[in-house]
Amino acid sequence: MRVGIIGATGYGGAELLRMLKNHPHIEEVVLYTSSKEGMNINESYPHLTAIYEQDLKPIDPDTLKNEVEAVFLATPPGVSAEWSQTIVESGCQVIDLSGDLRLRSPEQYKAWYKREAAAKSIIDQAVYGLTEWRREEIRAAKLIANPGCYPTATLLGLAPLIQEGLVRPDSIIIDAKSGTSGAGRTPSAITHFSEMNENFKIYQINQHKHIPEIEQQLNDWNEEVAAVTFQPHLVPMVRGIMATIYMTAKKEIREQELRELYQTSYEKEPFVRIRKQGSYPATKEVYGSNYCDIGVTYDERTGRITVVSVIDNVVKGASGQAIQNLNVMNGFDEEAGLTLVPMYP
Ligand SMILES: NC(=O)C1=CN([C@@H]2O[C@H](COP(=O)(O)OP(=O)(O)OC[C@H]3O[C@@H](n4cnc5c(N)ncnc54)[C@H](OP(=O)(O)O)[C@@H]3O)[C@@H](O)[C@H]2O)C=CC1
Ligand SMILES: CC(=O)N[C@@H](CCC(=O)OP(=O)(O)O)C(=O)O
Repeated sequence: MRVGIIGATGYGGAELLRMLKNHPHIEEVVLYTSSKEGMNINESYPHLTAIYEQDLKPIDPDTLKNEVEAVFLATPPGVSAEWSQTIVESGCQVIDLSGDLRLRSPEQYKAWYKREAAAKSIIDQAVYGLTEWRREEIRAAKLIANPGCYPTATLLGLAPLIQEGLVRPDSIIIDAKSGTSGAGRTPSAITHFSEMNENFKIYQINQHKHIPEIEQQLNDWNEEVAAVTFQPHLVPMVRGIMATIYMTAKKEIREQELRELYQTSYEKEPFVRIRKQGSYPATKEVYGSNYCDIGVTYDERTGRITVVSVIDNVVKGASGQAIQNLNVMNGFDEEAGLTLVPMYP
């Protein structure tokens, strides 16, 4: 299969290139750019020297449709709203890593993203690509709205409890921490070294655009769930997300039962690992891999459940999940290109 990447010079693009190199069904990767036409990818990423030697091409849907069968859009908000309709109509599969097509309501998109939404016709075609829970829809899809990094960690961590209705729906608090690569490659005053090193910041309190994305999926699973509290933090590390999720159980539950629920829910999933009693995951334990590791516990004193869910934001939170979705859409082995052992230490 030949695939294209729009936004190859960004972090999501670089991760796609790393994983597609070892993908057994990918013959060619074509790279597209909005600003660096003719530049060799090595000029942007010297670590790819001799691995990828391609020059970046301009984005032109008329030539693109003859060059590739699927396209990853690893681009900022607004880009897929502009391009995905035309590319899908030309017969290519599209996997959009941005948030443009994740929210079903254009009004919600406008309210949270502070910009115009994509056309409703294209939003309606997009399947939310949370692979473990939407596999059947993804199999038939031509257009995927790949989940955000925080929602991926949060939703995988909450799915069994919410689907079974075991927690008080108004009690969910998601305390999320991310490394700085989540903010992309362009430096900013918030993420540059002097600001972030030896620092720990909360940001976009009660305003983060992943709040409606999380609520939308939780509500699909259980309509009792309406609003959640979600607060993101920046940690002085490059990769990794930890979502620590607190909620009140509807009734007393044994910790053993909780763990069995998670183990049963994810027993067939190659990329979700449930920790044994007393073990809680750390971000380094999934570093560079497509795993989501989850730990769960119940505090009899407070009646609250705590879930700890970790991913690598650029892999399971973006490019890894995007390739997992490509695999499902094309009937490939779901693990193709993704059998990456976490890098440790
Ligand atoms: N980083 C992460 O952990 C995650 C990122 N995402 C999402 O994935 C997308 C990509 O993220 P990331 O790779 O980190 O971002 P980066 O900022 O690192 O890269 C984005 C790339 O998009 C391209 N681009 C910029 N403007 C345009 C435009 N107008 N038209 C077409 N291409 C454009 C640029 O390449 P060029 O100039 O060559 O065109 C740039 O290299 C974003 O929507 C992000 O929110 C989702 C989950 C996690
Ligand atoms: C650390 C950091 O800045 N993270 C990004 C989330 C990355 C992501 O998933 O963004 P999209 O929803 O646009 O795809 C943020 O908080 O905006």
